[in-house]
Amino acid sequence: MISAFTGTQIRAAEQPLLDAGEGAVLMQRAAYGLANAVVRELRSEGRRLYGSSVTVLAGKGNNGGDGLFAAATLARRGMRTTAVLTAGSAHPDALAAFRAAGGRVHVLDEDNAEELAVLIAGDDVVIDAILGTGARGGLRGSAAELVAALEELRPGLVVACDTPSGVDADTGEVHWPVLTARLTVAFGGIKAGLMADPGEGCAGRVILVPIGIEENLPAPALRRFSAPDLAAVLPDPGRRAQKYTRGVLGVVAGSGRYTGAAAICVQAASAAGTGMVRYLGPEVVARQVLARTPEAIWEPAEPGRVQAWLLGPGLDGVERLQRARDVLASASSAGQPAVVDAGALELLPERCPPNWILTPHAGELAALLGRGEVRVTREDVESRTVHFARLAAEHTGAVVLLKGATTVVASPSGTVFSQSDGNPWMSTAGSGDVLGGIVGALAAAYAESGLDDHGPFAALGIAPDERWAAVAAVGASIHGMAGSAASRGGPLTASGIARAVPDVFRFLGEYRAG
Ligand SMILES: NC(=O)C1=CN([C@@H]2O[C@H](COP(=O)(O)OP(=O)(O)OC[C@H]3O[C@@H](n4cnc5c(N)ncnc54)[C@H](OP(=O)(O)O)[C@@H]3O)[C@@H](O)[C@H]2O)[C@@H](O)CC1
Ligand SMILES: [K+]
Repeated sequence: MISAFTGTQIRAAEQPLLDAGEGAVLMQRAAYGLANAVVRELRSEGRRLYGSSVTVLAGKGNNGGDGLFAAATLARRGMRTTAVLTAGSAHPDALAAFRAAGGRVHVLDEDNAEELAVLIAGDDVVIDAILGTGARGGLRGSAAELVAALEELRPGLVVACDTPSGVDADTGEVHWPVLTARLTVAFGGIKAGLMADPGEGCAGRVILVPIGIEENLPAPALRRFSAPDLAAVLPDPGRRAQKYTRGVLGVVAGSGRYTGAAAICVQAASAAGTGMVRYLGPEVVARQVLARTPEAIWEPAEPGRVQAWLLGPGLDGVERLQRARDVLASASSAGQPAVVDAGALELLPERCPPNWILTPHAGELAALLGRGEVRVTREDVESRTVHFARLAAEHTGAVVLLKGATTVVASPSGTVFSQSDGNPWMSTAGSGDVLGGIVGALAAAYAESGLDDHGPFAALGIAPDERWAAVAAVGASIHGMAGSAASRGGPLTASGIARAVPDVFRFLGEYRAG
């Protein structure tokens, strides 16, 4: 699993080493890692180090110190180096080392921000070392002016030191302006704010440089499944499998007005390896569902046994909503997992069972929180995704999967997962219905096979009360990967995402085999 930590957690892990007088050593390791990352990045672009230019934007704290020491190393390796001191002063030893290595120094003041921005934009590399984990809020005054001007000028390779300045390391909240990085080099642990929107959008690729504090780190604030983790947990039918042991999903979706949503989510559930889908809905919709997925079973009356439910995509009309309400009530008393999306989110009881997975987008999450008297807008949710997903999980008692470029999943126990495997082409009609189908299929499979302490989630160190959130995160990741496979850099349709799902399973299966 990829782990991420809050700035506070990282600082606490550093403290014993600082107390032991190791602060300078930690900074040297960080700076060395940063310099090496810049070198690798330039070389990967086929560029020579010698004669290339780099400017470090250095704040007055240790983040600036890291940047200045790294730039000193780059100067010694033949790069033309400049430092812009954004706060007048800088880490004394680092600045001395930078000067000794031949670096040029400018001091940012009230009058020269525009001029310096133009100068810096011509450089091959810009290192953003203004603010790190010691930041309170975002850039201010001339530093904000400089960064805003530079962002407009689209500078060369921007490398963020530990975190892009202005991104809250704990939450991913962004205080604009921020210099969007192509690469962020994180020290000791990846900051949670680099794995949540909107912060992740400013960080580019994130790499981790160990500095020797890792043993002191507590349980991560946020985790992410990587491909090997997904391969390890994906349901494996096994030799004696039959359709009922693979998990049966009941789907309450679609209406006379929105027939496509039902067809797409059933198609996706089927593609994600569910043993069987039972569709509960009117005949007019069922015809479309079956035309696309003839393997599904239409249940006009009382349905046969299911292991999990998916409710909500395209749901509309008084009668349909009442049906969904009844199914939710029976799922609750039977202890069945339910994936609740779109129209069905309005039907939730005040407290949900912990094996229910809600899949709102930001607007739906704002509405959901509004029911609990938390007045927020869609924009508020988008600017503090982890915070509000967590709050909704706490209020409802269910797992909350907040859809977005980075999908955040919060469990009622407080654990957070985040996945970012998709691409912007996936913001298309029906994409959310595919996600519902995939998560529903996984919920049915895991409900049947169990999420006990002998299973693959436990082997990854995921605690019992975090496992349904983990299931949702796995679903989000498969959805993103299928979207990337379907897009390959171009437009896609929701049906195309669903069709690509088996390929993702195959890819991950090969991972497991090899
Ligand atoms: N600890 C360690 O041993 C190691 C730490 N490492 C590195 O140190 C970084 C943390 O360093 P840090 O604690 O010095 O804070 P940093 O992020 O540089 O803050 C800058 C200073 O600016 C100020 N300031 C705050 N907000 C502001 C704002 N909005 N606008 C303007 N100014 C603002 C505030 O000073 P104040 O205003 O409180 O006087 C603060 O002191 C960490 O990210 C990593 O890169 C690594 O080298 C490994 C070893
Ligand atoms: K920074």
